[in-house]
Amino acid sequence: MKRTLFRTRIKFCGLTRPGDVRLACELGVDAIGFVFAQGSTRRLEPEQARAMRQALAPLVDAVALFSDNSTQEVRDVVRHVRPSLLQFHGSEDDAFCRGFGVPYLKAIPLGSPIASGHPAALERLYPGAAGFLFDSHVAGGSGGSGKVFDWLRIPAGVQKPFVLAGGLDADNVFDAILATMPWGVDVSSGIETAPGLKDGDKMRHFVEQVRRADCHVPD
Ligand SMILES: O=C(O)c1ccccc1N[C@@H]1O[C@H](COP(=O)(O)O)[C@@H](O)[C@H]1O
Repeated sequence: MKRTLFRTRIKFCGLTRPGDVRLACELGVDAIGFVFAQGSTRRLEPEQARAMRQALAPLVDAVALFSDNSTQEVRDVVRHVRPSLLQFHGSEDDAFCRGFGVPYLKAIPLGSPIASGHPAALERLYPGAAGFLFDSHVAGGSGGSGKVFDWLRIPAGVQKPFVLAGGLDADNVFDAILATMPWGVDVSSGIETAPGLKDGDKMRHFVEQVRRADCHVPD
């Protein structure tokens, strides 16, 4: 999507403590992600996430992240947590992703050479997606690795909004935004001291760097 850089949306993902949620909201983050992918060190049970959701300030979205979870697992999360957006990282197809009556983002793995798909093909595969999330995992692999991918791999001319993810932190997010002009950025490892445990200073610095990019006027 060609656009003028104006305000890059920020999503913090993989939070596991209500205090981190409250601080993220105070910092002006747009969305908080709760992870339900099996095997993730940041995984929450629906009941835990429901409690975390109550720490969300108004006008901040709750995003539920899945990776090849069962239909029943997704339904349980939708019922308990009431997310405003779903994020799918596995091999889910469009019919599955839109089967829950909640808008969704489809994560696209750009971590392997085979991932360089044509944007039109991507949009044909996921006509129901609200947008895409480009991440550094390889097809069939998991996310949240803290690895950066080559931003030049992002398919040019994607019409839907896209979120940039994969190894972002306060040191690289400024360059990442200027290089890719994403609708939003998503970070997990880059604001942590350990998986699931967010760090206040890292969160604040990350937001500062996104705001700096948004204010940047090219020469
Ligand atoms: O965070 C996880 O544990 C996770 C598990 C399975 C799929 C995705 C996961 N996280 C998402 O991966 C990207 C990149 O994260 P990072 O910043 O590189 O750590 C992001 O969308 C996370 O939410």
